[in-house]
Amino acid sequence: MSLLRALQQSGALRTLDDALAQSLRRLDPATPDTVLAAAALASLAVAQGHAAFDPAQPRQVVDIDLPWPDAATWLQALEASRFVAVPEHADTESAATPLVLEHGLLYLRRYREYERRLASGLQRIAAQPMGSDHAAAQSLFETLFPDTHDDDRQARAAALALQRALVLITGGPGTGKTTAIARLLVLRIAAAIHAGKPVPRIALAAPTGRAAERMAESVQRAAQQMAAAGIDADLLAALPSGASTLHRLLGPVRGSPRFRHDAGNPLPCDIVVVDEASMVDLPLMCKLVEAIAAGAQLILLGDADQLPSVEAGDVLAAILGAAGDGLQTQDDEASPRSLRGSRVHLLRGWRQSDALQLAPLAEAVRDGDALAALALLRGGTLSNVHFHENVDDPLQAQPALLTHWRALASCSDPAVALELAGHLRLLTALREGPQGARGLNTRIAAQLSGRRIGTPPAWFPGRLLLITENSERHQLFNGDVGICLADEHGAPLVWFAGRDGVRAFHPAALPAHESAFAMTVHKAQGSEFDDIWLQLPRSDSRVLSRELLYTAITRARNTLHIAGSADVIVAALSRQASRVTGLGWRLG
Ligand SMILES: Nc1ncnc2c1ncn2[C@@H]1O[C@H](COP(=O)(O)OP(=O)(O)OP(=O)(O)O)[C@@H](O)[C@H]1O
Repeated sequence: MSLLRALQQSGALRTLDDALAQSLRRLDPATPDTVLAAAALASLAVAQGHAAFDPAQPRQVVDIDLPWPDAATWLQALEASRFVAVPEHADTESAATPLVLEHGLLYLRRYREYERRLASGLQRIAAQPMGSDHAAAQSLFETLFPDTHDDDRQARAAALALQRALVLITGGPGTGKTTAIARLLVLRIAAAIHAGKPVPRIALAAPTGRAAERMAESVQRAAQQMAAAGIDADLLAALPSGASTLHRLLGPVRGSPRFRHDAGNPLPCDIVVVDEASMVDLPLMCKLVEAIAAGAQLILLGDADQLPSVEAGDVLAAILGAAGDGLQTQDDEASPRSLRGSRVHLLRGWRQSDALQLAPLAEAVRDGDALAALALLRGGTLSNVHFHENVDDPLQAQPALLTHWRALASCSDPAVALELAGHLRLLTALREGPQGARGLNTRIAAQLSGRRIGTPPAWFPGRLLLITENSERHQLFNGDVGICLADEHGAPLVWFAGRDGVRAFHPAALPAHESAFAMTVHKAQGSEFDDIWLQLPRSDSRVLSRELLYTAITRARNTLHIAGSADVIVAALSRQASRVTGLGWRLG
């Protein structure tokens, strides 16, 4: 049987993937089957978060036994195809083929272009010289970072930001990334003022609305701490007071994947700081980097151990790969376009809360050490970490969940209700299935509203919902969580937090949304909650990985419950959410 036919029969391909193969066959009926199959797989690979398809590892995309061709023969067939450009053979580079074969990877042309443009954009920024105004800010540097002699990595990050236009600051939760940013921005502001230059225009941004809010709150908190430490109020006043989503920063153009700001119309900013960079996908990172003005600085913050972006990418991991481990001081030998030495990795946890003792578990999960993770979970010695072994129904096992949600309905103040709602979240690895977010939400909604399962979701008071698309018109964005409450006439209104207080919407006027009592870990990325109940599926799934578990448990601020079997935890920790990307070699 042909490979394409086998793929079709396996049910692995989406209609779109098959349509690409069929259109190539229509254009040239003599196209070899393996080329058609590879085209479909290149399309499917992007949907799975890869930038390209690797013919040497087809099972990364479709993990079943099929008559996979051997990689060398497959690559030869691809190289010979009129639909595949091979940039190494310069003569085919200019042809507008739908596919590009480069460095052993088969790309949809658009994604290869995103990757190429992103690499060259990052190198452009990395090569930019920075002004030398900072000597004047030396005494302020010493005030802000008194511990430089103790290998203070926050100080090292700030020093790097005075020297380099591209800066990467990584670290786990609470390692002081945002605090370091606030301080280094104050340094850059002071340096500009000392040099008689205009105060730098600074933009703070993150991939989701919630992550942007958290970033702005953290920067404000750091500013208050600096004020208390006697830092000049004028310097602190120049810090940005808010943060926006990356989409809003770049300026969406209705009905187009393009943004108002691009290489031809760059962002009017001297410094752009992006938090939660691990969530930024390849197309968005490419567009962001191209929109950074000549001479401007780009600072990326993130936790490299979290899940990569849902869309094509694993961009942060590839950039960090090119930048080095961030543990050494910078390498002066590197070429100016190199990213080497542009990263500082923060290690020390600064969060005060003694309530939740997460660090040893997070470390075991990050390292994929299932034995250690299980010993910690079963030992029950980590404070506020609870393991519910073999529990697969959170609603039965933890009645406090329903009690919490029930209480929301009687809140009369929407701001209080939203605040309370943010205290607890049920996280799932999967969307579908008995332990999936969708089914759990249906059951929770039925229990809270008293309606039978199967009836459409009712607008009952206390219903939590999650926006699943970006809507400029509503100023509601993917990931925003709202709560339904009754107005004075008993009619439902859905409330969302906004920059200037809460905002109400009629339920019928909302953009795409779903219930949000339970939420997948992917959707919760960028948010934090006081209490987390992480419900794992009863059996293993390809979606489970150490990055997923790490992201899930690090969403908790005070209490963490993990429910599932040891087998599923062991299987999850043996898997890494690796993505096929060529960005690493492009960045050298
Ligand atoms: N150098 C420091 N000295 C004292 N406290 C600090 C220092 N750096 C950070 N903190 C405190 O540690 C806490 C976490 O810091 P911060 O929010 O900057 O971390 P983060 O890495 O940005 O966290 P997250 O990953 O959750 O965004 C804050 O309460 C902050 O005030």
